[in-house]
Amino acid sequence: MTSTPLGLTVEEASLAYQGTPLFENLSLTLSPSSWCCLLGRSGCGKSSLLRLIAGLDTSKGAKVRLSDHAGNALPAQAFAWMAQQDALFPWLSVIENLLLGDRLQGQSKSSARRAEAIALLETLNLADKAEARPYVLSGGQRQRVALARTLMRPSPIVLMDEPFSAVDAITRYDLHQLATSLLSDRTVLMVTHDPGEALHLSDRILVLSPSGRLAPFDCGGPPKALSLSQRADAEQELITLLGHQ
Ligand SMILES: Nc1ncnc2c1ncn2[C@@H]1O[C@H](COP(=O)(O)OP(=O)(O)OP(=O)(O)O)[C@@H](O)[C@H]1O
Repeated sequence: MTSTPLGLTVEEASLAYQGTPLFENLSLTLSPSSWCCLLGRSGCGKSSLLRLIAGLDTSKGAKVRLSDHAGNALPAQAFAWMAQQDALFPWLSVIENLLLGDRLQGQSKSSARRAEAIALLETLNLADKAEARPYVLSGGQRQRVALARTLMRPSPIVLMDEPFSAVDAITRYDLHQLATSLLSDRTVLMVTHDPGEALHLSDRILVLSPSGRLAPFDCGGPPKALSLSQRADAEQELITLLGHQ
């Protein structure tokens, strides 16, 4: 269940901790159903920017203006969130974790939503784990459940903070394939440390510098459309760029 694709415009994003600015007046625009990765050196403020957009930072030094591609204000329900830690509730089964968002929003139990959750678990090869508690799952399986829970939200905009960094390389590759197909109608803004991952998944890459500047990384077209050799060159360029920041 998804709603109409929406773009995202972020304007005047500013954040200060204890009076010291982390970034000021940043802006970015994402077109509907596109995937943008945000890269930058450790500590430059990537997660903070994502949390600000998600409405998770309401501190005194936090300011941002958000709208969709048509200039309309975006309600909180427009955003879904997925992070590095799966944050599954250990006392709930997998399927209960998937349906928790409905319960928290006061929706009564629905067999249609349960069927939707089961179908999603089947797609993610987890149908036999529906009644299991998260602790019996592997890290990769838990991250797939976290992806399923994100997908259960009909939110058109998905904010992801290093969602695949805690799993091994093969599981990460599988998650990339699944996420690419299952999120194809969503607008995704994803923080990653991994230039290769960013080039593999993105329509666009943005780089946040330690001085708080946000700039597009230009590799001559959508990164995910590059050939393997072009991608290898672009990856080297990105690593060099990040290394000099
Ligand atoms: N709630 C907070 N209060 C005070 N300082 C904070 C808070 N959250 C983050 N910071 C500081 O803001 C800076 C940016 O943190 P942030 O987590 O956004 O960086 P990042 O680019 O995502 O880093 P990494 O790549 O290592 O995850 C860091 O110096 C961090 O210590």
